[in-house]
Amino acid sequence: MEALDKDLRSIQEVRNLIKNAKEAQAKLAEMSQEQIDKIVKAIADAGYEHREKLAKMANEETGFGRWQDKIIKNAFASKQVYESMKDMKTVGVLKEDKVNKIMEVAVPVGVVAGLIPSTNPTSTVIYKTLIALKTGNSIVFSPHPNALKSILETVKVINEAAKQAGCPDGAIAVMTVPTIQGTDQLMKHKDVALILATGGTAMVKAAYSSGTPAIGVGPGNGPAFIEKSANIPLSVKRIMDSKTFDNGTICASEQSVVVEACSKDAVVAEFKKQGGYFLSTEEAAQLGKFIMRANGTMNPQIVGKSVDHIAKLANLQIPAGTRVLLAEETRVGHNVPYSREKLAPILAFYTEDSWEAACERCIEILNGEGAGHTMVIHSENEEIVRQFALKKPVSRLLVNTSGTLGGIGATTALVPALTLGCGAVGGSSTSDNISPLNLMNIRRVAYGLKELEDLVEQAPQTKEEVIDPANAEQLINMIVKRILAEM
Ligand SMILES: CC(=O)SCCNC(=O)CCNC(=O)[C@H](O)C(C)(C)COP(=O)(O)OP(=O)(O)OC[C@H]1O[C@@H](n2cnc3c(N)ncnc32)[C@H](O)[C@@H]1OP(=O)(O)O
Repeated sequence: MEALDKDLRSIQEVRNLIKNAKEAQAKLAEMSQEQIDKIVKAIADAGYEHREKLAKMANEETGFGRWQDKIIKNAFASKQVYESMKDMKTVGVLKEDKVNKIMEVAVPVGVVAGLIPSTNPTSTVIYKTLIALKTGNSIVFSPHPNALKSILETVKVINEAAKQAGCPDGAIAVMTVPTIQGTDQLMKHKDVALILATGGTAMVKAAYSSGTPAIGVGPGNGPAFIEKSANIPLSVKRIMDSKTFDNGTICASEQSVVVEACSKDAVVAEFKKQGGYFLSTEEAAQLGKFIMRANGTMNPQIVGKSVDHIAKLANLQIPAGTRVLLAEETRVGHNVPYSREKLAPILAFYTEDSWEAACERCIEILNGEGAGHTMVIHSENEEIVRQFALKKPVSRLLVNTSGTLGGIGATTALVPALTLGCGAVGGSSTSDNISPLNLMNIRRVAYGLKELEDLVEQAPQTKEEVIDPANAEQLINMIVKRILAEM
């Protein structure tokens, strides 16, 4: 009875939020680029100003990650995302081609539904608000229930700043009673134009099957291949930094390491030197039981947890100073937990005979889980990088950088984003790092350049000109006739 009451309240709340968001969006659609940019800047500034408080709240509430890294994520989601879009034209006429007589006009999509994960709650709210508002859309958030408080606080902080900068009431809204039924209502509502879904696989699937256009992010599971020409100490450092950043909660983070047999010893030694601990077969089996839940999904008990916490959970004795746990693996599959996505400082370690075999292994891992997402290669051999780029089922092939920070565009020139499209192979409508450009439609105003007669003129004019291409004599006669006519 209580649950039913909660569902009803949630559904009622969502309907009101959407109604207000729709009205607010109509006002946003009337605003100039300057007015919109002023609101967007205020949101970015507020997110940046409150980055530490929000990072601590998210960490405390969810138990995921490290607040120190969440500060960096909030700074990235506000400052770096803002910088990437601040000069972007997103209102009114975008382009005018006087020669071809075509003009492009920005059209906001309308009300956006934003699903927020528990792994990156505050940063994802700041980021999604920025990209939605920049294109004159309003946004209604469905928070992951386990990160509700920090999501509500983030919305409050940015909403206040946005309103002071002229943002209409209701343009940035959040469900305070998140239930599955309420979220379902949000996703299926006729006045919601688009869903931006980041979160667990089930939620993303629900978004895709709602009937509303959706941009979702499938699971990551990116391998990192250390090719033999790579700078091994630097490659290992980048992987360690990436895998320990916020205790591995970002979906572009590395999930396995692949090496060639000839460089295995050097790579293993370097991992050990930098705080990697290789689990024995028994230890790996012991920890393996905690990686997935009985239903085959990632176990929140290990997600975003420190190595010490995970070792205690699995009753493992590990050396002090350990930063990442590694398990040697030779198999890939749904029932092989180390070959799956583990948003925690745990890595699978594969050894292959050649770079070609490593290439095939990476494809196998990605086809098992994470197709369309991201992978990393460390190599100084341009030719091998090119071969990798041609073959891998990923939307981002990162080279000589960290998966986590490279994938989101913090250490690469990719578009700064916390929602990473996985392309058709990953069930997503786009392979982009999602930016304002994915949240607006373009109305093309096209002037007529030709009349029907102009089209007819291009067709063969006389009967004798319709020739059989195989008939060389006929072709030569026709060309001679034309030349004589022109003399
Ligand atoms: C760029 C990036 O890095 S984005 C990274 C985003 N990726 C992820 O978040 C990884 C995928 N996430 C997950 O696998 C999981 O969320 C975990 C493992 C992190 C956490 O697991 P859990 O705490 O059990 O949360 P889970 O997502 O499964 O949801 C718990 C419950 O909340 C519900 N829920 C989740 N989101 C919402 C929502 N927006 N509204 C309403 N209910 C929700 C779920 O349906 C589930 O309900 P149930 O218990 O009745 O089945």
